[in-house]
Amino acid sequence: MPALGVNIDHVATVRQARRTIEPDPVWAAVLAELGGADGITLHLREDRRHIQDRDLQVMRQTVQVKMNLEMAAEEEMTAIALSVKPDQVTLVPEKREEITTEGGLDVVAHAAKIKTCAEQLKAAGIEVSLFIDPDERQIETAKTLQVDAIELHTGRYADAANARARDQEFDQLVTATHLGIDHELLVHMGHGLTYRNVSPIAEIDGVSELNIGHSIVARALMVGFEEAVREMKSLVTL
Ligand SMILES: CC(=O)[C@@H](O)[C@H](O)COP(=O)(O)O
Ligand SMILES: NCC(=O)COP(=O)(O)O
Repeated sequence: MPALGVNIDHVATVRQARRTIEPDPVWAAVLAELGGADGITLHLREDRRHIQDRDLQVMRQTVQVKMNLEMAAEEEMTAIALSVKPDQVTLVPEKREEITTEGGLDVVAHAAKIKTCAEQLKAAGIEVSLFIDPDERQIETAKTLQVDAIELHTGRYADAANARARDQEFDQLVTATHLGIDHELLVHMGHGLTYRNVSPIAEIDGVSELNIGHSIVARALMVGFEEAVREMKSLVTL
C-alpha cells in the first residue's frame, strides 16, 4: 500500500495567473494533510512559473508530514535545498519550453552532475530520489549514484492511446519496479496519475510512494481540497 504524496504545484498556478496572494499553496498543504496525505510535494522550477521560494520557506515551517522538493540538479537549487532542508529531494529534468515534465531525468547522460548534487544533499541528511523513465539502464545507473529512491515516470502509462498500449506501459512499470527493488532502491511513481488510472498502479507490489498533483487539484476545484485528497487516499489504499 503506497504512501500518497500530494503535489500542490498547480494551486500555485492559479495564484500566479494573477500574480496575487491566493490561493495559497500552503493552505492546500494543510488541507491535504487533513485529508490524509502522507507527504507534500512541491516543484520549485528555475522559471518559478508556479511554486515560489516563499512557498518553500513557509511550507518547511508548517508541513507536518514528509516534504518532498522536486528540483533540477543545478547549483542554485542545490543551495536552496541545503538551506531549507526538505525531507526528500526528487531530482527532475526541466526544459523552459515544456508545459509539464516530458520525460525522466537522463541519469546515464548526466551521472557526474547528479552524483555531485546527490552527495551534497545526502551529506545534509536529505533523502534523494531520481525521477526517471522505467528503463533498465536508467535504474542500474541510479543504483551506482547511491540515491535512496527512484520515482518511475508514469506519463506514458497515463497518456497511452489505447488499452493495449496502456497494458504494455503498465507491464514496463512492473518490470522496472522489480528491478529497482532488486537494486535495493525505494520505488516511487508519479506523473499523470488520475482517479481513473491510479488503482492498478497502487496495487503494484513494492511501490512505496505515489506522487499525484494535477488531478487532485482539478478535482479540488469541484469538491474541495481535503475531500479530493481523501478520495485519492481511499483509492490508493484499497
Ligand atoms: C516530475 C513531475 O512529473 C511533476 O512532479 C512535476 O512537478 C511536473 O511539473 P509541473 O508541476 O510544472 O507540471
Ligand atoms: N512527480 C509527480 C508529481 O509530483 C505529480 O505529477 P502530476 O500528478 O501533477 O502529473
